[in-house]
Amino acid sequence: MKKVYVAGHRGLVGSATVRALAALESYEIITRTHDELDLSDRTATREFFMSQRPDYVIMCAAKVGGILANASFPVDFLHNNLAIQVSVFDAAHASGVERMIFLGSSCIYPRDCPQPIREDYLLSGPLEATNRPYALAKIAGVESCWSFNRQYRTRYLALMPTNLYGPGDNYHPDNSHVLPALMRRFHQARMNGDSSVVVWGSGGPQREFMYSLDIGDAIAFLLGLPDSDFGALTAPATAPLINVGVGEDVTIRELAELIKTTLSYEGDLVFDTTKPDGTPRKLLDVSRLHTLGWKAKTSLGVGLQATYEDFLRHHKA
Ligand SMILES: NC(=O)C1=CN([C@@H]2O[C@H](COP(=O)(O)OP(=O)(O)OC[C@H]3O[C@@H](n4cnc5c(N)ncnc54)[C@H](OP(=O)(O)O)[C@@H]3O)[C@@H](O)[C@H]2O)C=CC1
Ligand SMILES: C[C@H]1O[C@H](OP(=O)(O)OP(=O)(O)OC[C@H]2O[C@@H](n3cnc4c(=O)[nH]c(N)nc43)[C@H](O)[C@@H]2O)[C@@H](O)[C@@H](O)C1=O
Repeated sequence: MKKVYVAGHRGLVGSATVRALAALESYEIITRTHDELDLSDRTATREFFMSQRPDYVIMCAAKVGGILANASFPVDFLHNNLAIQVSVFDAAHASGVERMIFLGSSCIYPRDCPQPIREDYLLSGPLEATNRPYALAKIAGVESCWSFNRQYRTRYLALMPTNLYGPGDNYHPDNSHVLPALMRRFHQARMNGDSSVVVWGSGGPQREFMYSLDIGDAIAFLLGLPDSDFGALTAPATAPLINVGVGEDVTIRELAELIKTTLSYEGDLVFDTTKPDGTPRKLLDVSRLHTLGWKAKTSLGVGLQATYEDFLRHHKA
């Protein structure tokens, strides 16, 4: 039985990954909370890896946030992520980890990429300003996977997921991503009987949303690939990069309308154009993943309903 360390197991992606792997009953899963192990502490991280000797690592621990958090705390998004990554890559290599899956993000691609975005568009143009520090840290993570694979023949794979949402998301009013932020705002407006809800930006940007349990499933699928397939994805000759998305997107206005309907809210939308729009569009080309045999299962409508039910269980008004 392979021993898998899921870093960041209490987060949106980490919790979905543990759920997907546990259901398979073929892995021994190990976890540590942030309090138990600060992954930016290089010595402590190395000691943990050397004592636990995981076979596989899923790297879901990161400093994560929405457009405003990224713009407000650029040092945290750059330095925390770089520090965590250096520790984990160093410790994984030192302890002989067989396979690692590193989580990047679709924001690593140039701001004005052709759509849908293929893996080989990486570094083909300038980045979006609101999340450049975070994107650069994540690009360094991709480069770390590739460099270790070239220099040490490791098998480190970098996943580039689209925007994610689901049970246990961060619902902070300012620092979260758009979907949980709007879910909370529409919920509060309905509870308070407010006549309108503020949506940041113009409503025009397009985003692709994937349900977190689907990304957990995709990670379990990729981790379970036979050696020959996982080895091909991480072969030193090419960047070990794979997009994970659903293949279709919506405008922020359409998303807001969908949340409004899901929550049975009857007021108006008001667009606050003093807030940034960010990247105009970032639809991922997921043909590589489809060719391997994996597709997302959950529609946005179904995922929104399930997420709202989870929100109601955990956030009593
Ligand atoms: N959410 C999204 O829309 C997307 C996410 N991703 C990527 O997926 C990955 C997971 O994101 P997501 O699950 O949403 O993020 P979350 O913020 O939900 O989870 C991140 C987890 O990492 C932990 N963590 C952060 N810093 C440290 C540290 N120094 N030491 C130990 N643990 C730490 C956090 O613990 P604590 O809270 O206690 O600090 C938290 O449990 C990230 O790499 C992110 O970039 C990619 C695309 C989209
Ligand atoms: C996952 C991804 O997440 C971030 O990028 P982003 O996709 O731009 O993320 P976002 O979810 O915060 O915003 C999406 C769109 O939605 C609009 N919007 C409307 N109303 C609210 C609102 O209330 N909150 C937020 N956050 N956005 C809102 C907002 O103005 C923007 O046009 C990255 O920094 C990067 O780190 C990253 O990888």
